[in-house]
Amino acid sequence: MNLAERKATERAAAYARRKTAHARHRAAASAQLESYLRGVTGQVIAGYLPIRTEADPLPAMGALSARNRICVPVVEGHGCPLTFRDWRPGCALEEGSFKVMIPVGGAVLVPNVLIVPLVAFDAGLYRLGYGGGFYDRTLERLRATGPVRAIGFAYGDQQTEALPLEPTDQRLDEVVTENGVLPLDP
Ligand SMILES: Nc1nc2c(c(=O)[nH]1)N(C=O)[C@@H](CNc1ccc(C(=O)N[C@@H](CCC(=O)O)C(=O)O)cc1)CN2
Ligand SMILES: Nc1ncnc2c1ncn2[C@@H]1O[C@H](COP(=O)(O)OP(=O)(O)OP(=O)(O)O)[C@@H](O)[C@H]1O
Repeated sequence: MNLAERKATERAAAYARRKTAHARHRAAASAQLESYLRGVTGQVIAGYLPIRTEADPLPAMGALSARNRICVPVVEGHGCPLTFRDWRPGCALEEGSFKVMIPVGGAVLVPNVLIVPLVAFDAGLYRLGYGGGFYDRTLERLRATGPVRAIGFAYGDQQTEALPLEPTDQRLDEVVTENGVLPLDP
């Protein structure tokens, strides 16, 4: 199996585990993220508007919006990094690429903290998404300009053995699940 096929195999298996976990642990995962980020102030934080069975960051985004700017990703095109639009609880939304909702006419922001959706992650804090390479390109670009904290958000069952890696895969700084945070506190 070549690398793309191995990634596709991992993606399919983790996607099925995510679906089961989402039905059981959705509220616990959302609460864990909210509590972990309580106390963060003055940052530009990228969340996301969840699709399918992604862990739901909306409770955390709502709480953080009192003391931070919050934004969500917009697909500009194939092979392009994501951009991010200003988001507030209850703001008007429209459908963007891949059926993901995006804010109507929100200002473009550059986040320094990102809550990153994923399909699979490993103990080395590498991730697999839907296969567009969007977050890889985005983190590469943001990290070239300054410090960025990329927080994967997932269910514990989305963890897998070491993922097949490519030079373009960007590592996460942390992963939050319903069970806690990786890497474990020293
Ligand atoms: N909630 C959320 N928003 C997000 C992302 C995300 O992963 N989750 N993105 C992160 O990049 C961007 C959207 N990217 C996406 C890329 C692919 C597919 C998708 O459904 N892919 C199909 C294959 C589609 C095709 O080949 O045409 C699939 O997985 O079946 C969805 C979103 C921006 N917003
Ligand atoms: N910075 C980059 N420059 C060029 N190609 C890239 C870059 N990042 C990723 N790619 C390519 O994009 C394709 C998809 O990458 P990958 O399978 O890692 O996506 P993913 O992590 O699942 O998706 P996403 O980041 O959108 O959630 C691969 O062919 C990869 O080589």
